[in-house]
Amino acid sequence: MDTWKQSILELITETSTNLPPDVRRAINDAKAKEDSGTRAALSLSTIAQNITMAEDKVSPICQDTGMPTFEIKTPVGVNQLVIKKAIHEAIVEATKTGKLRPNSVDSLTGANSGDNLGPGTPVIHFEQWEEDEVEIKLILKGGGCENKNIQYSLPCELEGLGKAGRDLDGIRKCILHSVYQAQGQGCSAGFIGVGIGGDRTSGYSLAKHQLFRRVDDTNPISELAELEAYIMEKANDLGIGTMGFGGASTLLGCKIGVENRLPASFFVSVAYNCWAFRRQGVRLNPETGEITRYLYKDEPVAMNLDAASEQPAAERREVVLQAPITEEQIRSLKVGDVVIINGMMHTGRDALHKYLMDHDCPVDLQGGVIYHCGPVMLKDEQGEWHVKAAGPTTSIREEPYQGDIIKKFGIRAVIGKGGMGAKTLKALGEHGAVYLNAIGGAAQYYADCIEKVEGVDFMEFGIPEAMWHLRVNGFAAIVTMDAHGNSLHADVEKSSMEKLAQFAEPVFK
Ligand SMILES: O=C(O)C[C@H](O)C(=O)O
Ligand code: SF4
Repeated sequence: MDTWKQSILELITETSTNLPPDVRRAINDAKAKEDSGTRAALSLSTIAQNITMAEDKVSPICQDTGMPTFEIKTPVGVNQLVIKKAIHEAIVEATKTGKLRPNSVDSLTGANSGDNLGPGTPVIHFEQWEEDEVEIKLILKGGGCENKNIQYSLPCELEGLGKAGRDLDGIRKCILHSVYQAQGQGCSAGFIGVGIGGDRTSGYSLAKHQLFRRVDDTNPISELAELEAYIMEKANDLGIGTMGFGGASTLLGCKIGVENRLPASFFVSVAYNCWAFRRQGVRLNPETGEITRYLYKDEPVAMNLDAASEQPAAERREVVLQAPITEEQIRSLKVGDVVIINGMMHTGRDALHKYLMDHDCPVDLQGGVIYHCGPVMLKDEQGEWHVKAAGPTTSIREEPYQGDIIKKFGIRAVIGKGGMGAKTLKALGEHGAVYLNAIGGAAQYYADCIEKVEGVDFMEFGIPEAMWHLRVNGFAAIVTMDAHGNSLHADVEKSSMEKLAQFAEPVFK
């Protein structure tokens, strides 16, 4: 294999499967802050376990391997076309071997290109520089946290915080609000990159670019260093916590950059990255394409797998359910219960939910379990499918459909992450169903519970959107919306809004 391709394939594999030390340290610190036995501590234990499993198996940390985005610097005279071709070839290879999920979808037809290539995919930015080596940085940022990016145009009025003006204090309010509005849906605890200024496009680029800074660096601009420290402290007071379950750690990093703006515009752009903060970089020999060193790999950091925090709290119930599940079993569940599922579950996300609204389902879903999940799958030589990564996707996208689908097909449990809204909550009560929150990003942890792929329908929707029929054993999730009208998500949203409102007074004059 061509050395350029080989090196880039190694970079992609490393990025997708092995979190860098600075990110690991931030997650370990978050875990140390949570009280043992809480939902947050339990989730962080699962996350830590998942990170370790991904590294050991050289498999994706999260099934959503994101939009591959490369930032490349080359000495004058280096042929950028050679690098671009090698990137394309390496992307195809990484997809074939299950290090990347096929993630490039035609926006008009919905067709998945199958190899992660297509108009606009991958994203590659080239720049020239004075140094002798080539530098390639890569970020794999998934769709769920990308959906939580937000751009503010100052001055504006912010829920809970009031007026945000064109000054440092207005910026402060926007950033706090951005963390609030993400709730747990971008797989908190997260990292944010903030861009102050620019135009709508360059502001977002600047924000995303901040994510290439090391988690533990210090901003060279003193006002921004101060603002970063302030945000880190106060955002964690919002109490949103890991996966939005409540807790002490909501934000793991905040990096702010600034650029000039037009007199008429004042944008604050925020790029939200989940805990599965997959970014890596390499330096390469410009003649041979060989990697000379890694950029985010100092001292290796082992995840804290301390099992103490996994002890269930005395008041927490653990309930084992065998699918198909009865209405009586479901109605006995309450928010906070841990449910262990055995038997069949069926994946379904955006394309399937839309389809099922006015079509029949190829399998019987009475008493069944729907899993909002777009897995990474590989077929072996015998034609059998194997799950390579299978964590939950953000459920709120199915809100327009879910209640109707539950009733139409007799579904008893919906598994996903980030919670759902009032319409689904009402349907859970009326029909007798629950919403179970799995730990977002824990794709190896859940893949391990899947004993067999029993079949698949709707392959025409592409691998992530197809309906996979999975036999599971010991699949653990937390009841966060029950059949009695309770929603942990609604509670956390309400309490975090009350906390946000405490930061309305000016801080930076
Ligand atoms: O597409 C996915 O598998 C998950 C997505 O990144 C999400 O967070 O919802
Ligand atoms: S599922 Fe969560 S961890 Fe994975 S890409 Fe989406 S937001 Fe990130």
